Amino acid sequence: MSRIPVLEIFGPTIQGEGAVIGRKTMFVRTAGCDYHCNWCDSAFTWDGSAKDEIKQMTPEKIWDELFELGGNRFDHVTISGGNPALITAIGELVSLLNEKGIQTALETQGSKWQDWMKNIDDLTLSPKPPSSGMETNFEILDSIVATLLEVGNETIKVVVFDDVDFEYAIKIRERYRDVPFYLQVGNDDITTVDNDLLTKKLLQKYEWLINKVMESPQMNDVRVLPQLHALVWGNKRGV
Ligand SMILES: C[S@@+](CC[C@H](N)C(=O)[O-])C[C@H]1O[C@@H](n2cnc3c(N)ncnc32)[C@H](O)[C@@H]1O
Ligand SMILES: Nc1nc2[nH]cc(C(=O)O)c2c(=O)[nH]1
Ligand code: SF4
Ligand SMILES: [Mg+2]
Repeated sequence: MSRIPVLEIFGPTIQGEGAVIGRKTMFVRTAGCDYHCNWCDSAFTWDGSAKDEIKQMTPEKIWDELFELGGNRFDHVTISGGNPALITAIGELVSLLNEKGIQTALETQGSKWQDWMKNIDDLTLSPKPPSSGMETNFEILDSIVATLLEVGNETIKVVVFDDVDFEYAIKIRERYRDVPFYLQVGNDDITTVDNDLLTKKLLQKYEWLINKVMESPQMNDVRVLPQLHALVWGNKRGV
């Protein structure tokens, strides 16, 4: 049986980001990433700090754990990471969830293709702006976007920390005109436990990003969002 490296299974909670923000969902977070973004809020998935917590799980075992946590109180599972698109065996998990009548979402940066991505209901592609320190491979991203446009399950979400990131977001918006587009506030304090201070800073950054969008003729048919879970629970893991 195929195994999937899993770091966290949690929920029910709300999807805090992007197109299905606010939707009740469970999370499965896989280990490993082909990127190492400067500001990654889930760096424990790839920096070795949580390597002892990684469990090699079969899709059935993941389902058992989801059911144990969520019982009949969920009908949607979000697969995030790390980069779940590194893992071929996720395809079997997606099929199993579909059989159980559960809807699925995927969070990925769009650097790798897997055929099972066609079977995801809500697929977020989140190409990384310059502040991340990563370089977008546009050949790969173009091909993923084109394939998923035929399926109709994708949205694009760009995290913005500064003016240079905003220019990158405009470039992405113009390159992929037909894909619903989301801008997300960057959290530049991913370690603080002072939630009041964090909320204040994130809302200020949100207002800054809103103003950038309001002033930009290239950013009309777009949505601007904060990370809702960060406003509610701060930097806490597993929510
Ligand atoms: C942790 S990543 C995992 C999935 C995949 N590797 C990706 O980046 O899309 C999930 C989402 O969180 C976003 N994210 C990560 N760190 C962030 C931060 N400090 N502030 C805002 N969003 C962040 C990513 O851009 C991505 O959209
Ligand atoms: N509530 C909640 N919403 C999220 N949306 C994307 C997340 C992620 O880490 O991929 C995330 C997360 O970790 N928690
Ligand atoms: S691609 Fe996603 S998981 Fe990987 S380092 Fe960047 S934000 Fe973190
Ligand atoms: Mg997160």
